[in-house]
Amino acid sequence: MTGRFISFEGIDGAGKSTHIQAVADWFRARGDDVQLSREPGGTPLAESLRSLVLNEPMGSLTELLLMFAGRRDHVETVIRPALAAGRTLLCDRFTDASFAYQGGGRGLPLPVLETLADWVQEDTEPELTLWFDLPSAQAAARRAGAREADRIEQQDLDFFDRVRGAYAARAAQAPQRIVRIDASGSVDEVGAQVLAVLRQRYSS
Ligand SMILES: Nc1ncnc2c1ncn2[C@@H]1O[C@H](COP(=O)(O)OP(=O)(O)O)[C@@H](O)[C@H]1O
Ligand SMILES: Cc1cn([C@H]2C[C@H](O)[C@@H](COP(=O)(O)OP(=O)(O)O)O2)c(=O)[nH]c1=O
Repeated sequence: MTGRFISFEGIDGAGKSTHIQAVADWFRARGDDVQLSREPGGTPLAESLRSLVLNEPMGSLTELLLMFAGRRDHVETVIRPALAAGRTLLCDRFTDASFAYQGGGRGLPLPVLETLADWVQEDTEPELTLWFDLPSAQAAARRAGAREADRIEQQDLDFFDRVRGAYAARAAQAPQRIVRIDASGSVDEVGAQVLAVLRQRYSS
């Protein structure tokens, strides 16, 4: 039995967390056994690494390695068992975020990222990635009204422009898997786009 692995991506404040619950409800209504997870995090070890990486000063390569260390534990102990049990696993961020933030934002070399991704994920890959795309200034305005900025969210608009550009490049390389959602409209407008993608992919 093989489940479904779906990831949610976008710059901070784009609206991923707002829409993930509605996606869970949609799959539950179809009878799926839905499990939610997130990165960085998703296991006790990876949640410990998350709190370090979001709060402690560190270099870019250290940040990258901690993201992938947590991901390895998450893939082995949560994602693969969930898929083997036939569940629908919805994950708030996965490897595309490393390409976007550590590759695009921090400027780390893509071949290093490719090698780490191959090692850490092996054949575990989302079948669908919903990419919530939004101009950096609009995302910053949404974040400012919502929460205290963590270490990564404190980066400037240029950083988030690079992150956004790297997501666009990933989407161009994997157009079947990564679907762009225009996240600039109202919550209802964005939600309607998300449901349209789900219906198109999964309604028989
Ligand atoms: N379409 C939208 N229009 C206006 N505000 C939004 C929209 N979507 C989300 N928000 C608000 O923006 C903030 C960031 O949304 P969130 O879902 O936490 O983003 P992310 O998980 O992508 O960082 C929250 O306060 C949320 O209520
Ligand atoms: C998974 C991942 C996340 N990140 C960053 C993106 C976010 O700024 C941060 C935390 O992600 P997230 O959980 O989406 O933040 P929040 O709970 O505040 O919405 O980690 C990376 O830089 N690389 C990665 O590989």
